[in-house]
Amino acid sequence: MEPLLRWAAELGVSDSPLPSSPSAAAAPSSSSSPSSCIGRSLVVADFPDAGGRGLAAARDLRRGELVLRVPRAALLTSDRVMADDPRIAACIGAHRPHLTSVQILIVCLLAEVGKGRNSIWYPYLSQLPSYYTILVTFNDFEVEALQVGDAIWVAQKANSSIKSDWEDATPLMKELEFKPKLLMFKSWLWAFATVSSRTLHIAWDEAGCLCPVGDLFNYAAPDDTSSFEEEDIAEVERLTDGGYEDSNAYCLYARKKYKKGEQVLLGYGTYTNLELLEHYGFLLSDNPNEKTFIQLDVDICSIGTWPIDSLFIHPNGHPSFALLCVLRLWSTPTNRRKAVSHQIYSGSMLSTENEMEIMKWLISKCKRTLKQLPTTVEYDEGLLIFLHKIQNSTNCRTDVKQSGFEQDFAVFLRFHRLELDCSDNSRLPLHILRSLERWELAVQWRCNYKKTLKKCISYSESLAHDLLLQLNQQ
Ligand SMILES: C[S@@+](CC[C@H](N)C(=O)[O-])C[C@H]1O[C@@H](n2cnc3c(N)ncnc32)[C@H](O)[C@@H]1O
Repeated sequence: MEPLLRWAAELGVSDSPLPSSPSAAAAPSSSSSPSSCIGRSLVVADFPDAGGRGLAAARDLRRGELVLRVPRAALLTSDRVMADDPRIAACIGAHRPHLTSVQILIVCLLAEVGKGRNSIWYPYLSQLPSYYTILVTFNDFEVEALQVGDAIWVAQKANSSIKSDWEDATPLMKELEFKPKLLMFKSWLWAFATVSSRTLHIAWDEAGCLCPVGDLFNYAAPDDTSSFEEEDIAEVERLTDGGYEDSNAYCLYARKKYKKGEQVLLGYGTYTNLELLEHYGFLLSDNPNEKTFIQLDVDICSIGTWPIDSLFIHPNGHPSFALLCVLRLWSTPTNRRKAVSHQIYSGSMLSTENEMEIMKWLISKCKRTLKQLPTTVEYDEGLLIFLHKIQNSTNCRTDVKQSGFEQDFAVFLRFHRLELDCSDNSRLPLHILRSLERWELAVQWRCNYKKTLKKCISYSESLAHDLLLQLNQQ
């Protein structure tokens, strides 16, 4: 990590609260030579339960404070790679009409990787993760483990789209005389995952930019601003996490107060867990932006003007406003729909009977959906404990035997063409450990999905009960 931080300091990356020049960028204890670009506001630290490697506050930070400035010279963008290398620019220029900006950035990234130590980005590239867990890296077994049709479809669609992107870009990469290893789909997948999970937005390139050091911030779901204290709001200079500014630099800000040592987090956006998994390779057990979708018949979806992605269940089990409205309208006789539409659109309940019917429908829909899935929440929770344990196990065979998940594990090993006995008393091979990590993510996702449906059942049952009491009192 030190070579990266030194290299970045030389390029003017700085966490100094004061305006900086490349020569001023140094750790607090260092002499005049810039040994690190951070140390004043941020330090690199490990957060095993919240993203692994990340950035911690080096001192107490105020909300809205500038915590990192990355000048344009340090950003890895397609235009920068092409400006530095006319041969790459010429080849890409000829293929540009057939390629997306993301494909071009991937080719530029792989071209730099191919230069090895001769790449000016070498200190940055050598610190990038060697593997990722985004959805397109999931094999068939791991995709199946998602269990829910919609999620499986998202994974399969992402996979076929990345394959065709790679095929389309291969003639260009051959023209650039990439080494055979860099021409492989595996390399494309790695570069795609790097771009997907690490780029920051810039106005002049849809693919975004790779931002050395700035891409060490881990993610927290954007907060509800109402939770901030009033004096905080008064002293706010910035409400955003950051962006590319007129000063020709990417500037990143603290979006809340941080105590020294606390992890400083960015809000990448409001993502559901499936989207987080697709683009970033992780999910949050407590994601306020989670949306749980249930299969709705066409006659329900097509009623009214609500977009299909607004028809979901919140993490607390409550149906979304639009889903509730749609169900109220759908359960009203066709000849009465027009008459009640103003009530529907304002979000009012139509009648106790109508609301009861909706709750009963939700209960039965969620119960049927849960029944159709191959495993229960309780089973998944047990499997998660097992998967966690087995990844850290030094005695696999015994741990598998005692777990009650021998069968699941046998199917998993068979998929990988491994014998159960091969996992004797040593640790499992690396590719198996990585597959277990992705399997665990898939089980986590489906388990959260089922938990939300169960919450929806409880919520609807309790509401139906209250409505019945109301009816009886009338
Ligand atoms: C921009 S990078 C952040 C730095 C990264 N941890 C590293 O070591 O380079 C984004 C990646 O960090 C991980 N990550 C970020 N926030 C996370 C979180 N809250 N929980 C788990 N993983 C997270 C994911 O792997 C994600 O794709």
